[in-house]
Amino acid sequence: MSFLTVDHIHHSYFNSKNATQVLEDVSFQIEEGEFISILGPSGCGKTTVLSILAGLMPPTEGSVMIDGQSPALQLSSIGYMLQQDYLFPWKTIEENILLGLKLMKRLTPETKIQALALLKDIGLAGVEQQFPRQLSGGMRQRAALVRTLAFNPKILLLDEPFSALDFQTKLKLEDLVFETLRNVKKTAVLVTHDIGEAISMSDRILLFAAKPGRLHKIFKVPDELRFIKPFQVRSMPSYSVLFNEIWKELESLEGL
Ligand SMILES: Nc1ncnc2c1ncn2[C@@H]1O[C@H](COP(=O)(O)OP(=O)(O)OP(=O)(O)O)[C@@H](O)[C@H]1O
Repeated sequence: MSFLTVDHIHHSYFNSKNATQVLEDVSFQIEEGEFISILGPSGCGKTTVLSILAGLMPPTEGSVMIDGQSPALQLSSIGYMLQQDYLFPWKTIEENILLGLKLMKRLTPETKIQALALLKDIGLAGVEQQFPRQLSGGMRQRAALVRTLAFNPKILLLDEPFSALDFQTKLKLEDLVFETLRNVKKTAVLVTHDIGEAISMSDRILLFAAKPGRLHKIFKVPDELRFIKPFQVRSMPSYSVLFNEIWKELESLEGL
């Protein structure tokens, strides 16, 4: 059995008058330690899939199992990171990154040392006593990542975490996040609009189509791209080949 199984899920949003079907018969599996990206046109249901994986809402039909359990029963084992960092402005970076541990009653001298070591590994040593407003956008996103990883989630769900950053910061952060997740051997699912980001960070890419949202095609990233830093991946010949393949597929879906 796979680490994560999405089994024939359908999803509709309901209001008082009607139902809108957003996902139709989506199934896929993810193995432990895999990095998966979800790409697709706007409105194809990427964020909806991630919210269902996070256990924030059940699918209308079908089921999701993570490590043998429904996500709703293990919310504290699932890390969720969004475009906005959601750090509390009135708390220091140290207080922010320890908050999750505190709320889950898992703050011990040992987990505190681990969280502060992670902050150092991600290049943020020295900012512990600063407030979020004193940090750049890229630094805040790094702090948000540390806060998410600090409680050692089984899986990390990333919803366009780099899209609000300038291009250079984004490239640097892709490298850092890639290295950090590889070191801690974390399973991750990334939602992105950026084909380059998906190829350079992932083991596999799930391409979704819209109206209704469905899984259109799965691309396997060639092995020679999987174990080098995302920035380096972008200059490899097989990167361009896969980029063009995905681009053409997206064009056909969006009718551009
Ligand atoms: N809470 C909601 N109630 C009703 N409709 C919703 C709700 N959330 C999303 N939708 C609709 O569901 C569809 C899929 O939305 P979703 O945000 O999952 O797509 P997405 O692929 O992540 O989009 P984008 O790339 O633009 O962020 C869209 O048509 C959206 O308008």
